Amino acid sequence: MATSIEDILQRAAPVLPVLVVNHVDDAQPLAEALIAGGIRVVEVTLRTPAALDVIRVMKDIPGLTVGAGTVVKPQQIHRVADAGADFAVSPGLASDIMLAASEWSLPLLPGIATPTDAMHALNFGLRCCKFFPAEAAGGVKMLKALSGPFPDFTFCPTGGISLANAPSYLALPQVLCVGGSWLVPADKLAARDWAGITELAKQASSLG
Ligand SMILES: O=C(O)C(=O)C[C@H](O)[C@H](O)COP(=O)(O)O
Repeated sequence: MATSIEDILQRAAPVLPVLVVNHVDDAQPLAEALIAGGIRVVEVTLRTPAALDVIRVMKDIPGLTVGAGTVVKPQQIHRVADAGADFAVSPGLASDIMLAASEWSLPLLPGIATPTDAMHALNFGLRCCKFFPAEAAGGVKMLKALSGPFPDFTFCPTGGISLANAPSYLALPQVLCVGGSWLVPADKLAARDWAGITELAKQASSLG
């Protein structure tokens, strides 16, 4: 799916769930539980051996846009593109990953946390980034400060975001959506508590 990362984040709004899935058998029911709660875009982190298979299952679910998260090496770009990911998310900003994503025409959401990072992103023509780790890197105050020198940047703040603090980020015009793992807690996923996950997704979706 060749579309811009801005379009993908706008589709995700208000919340992009960050998923850590250990069992490929959970991919379909988890996606369905999230869709029932109003979620349209997910980020499957490459933190588990099952992640690429989870992406392969989820990308065939109608109405769901699937990203690959925790991309930390350039070689992972072709693996996630091969698995059918619609976009890739990286916790930081690395030239080799940005080049690989551009070679594979894969929309990329790189993480930035400082003005220097924003300048590197600009050099690559990128103006839409993850703000990571949002809370630890200065939260809403830092995002507002970054928007002074970089007024046309847009963000998906991620890292320490919860139902409680999400509204303060979503109120900023430069925030397209927020990301977070709180919608799919490890204990609810382990218990295959699909109804509980739908409930958390509904609460998150209603932030928009
Ligand atoms: O794995 C990645 O690609 C990351 O960059 C980090 C994740 O987005 C955050 O770890 C999610 O943060 P929490 O919502 O606080 O759990």
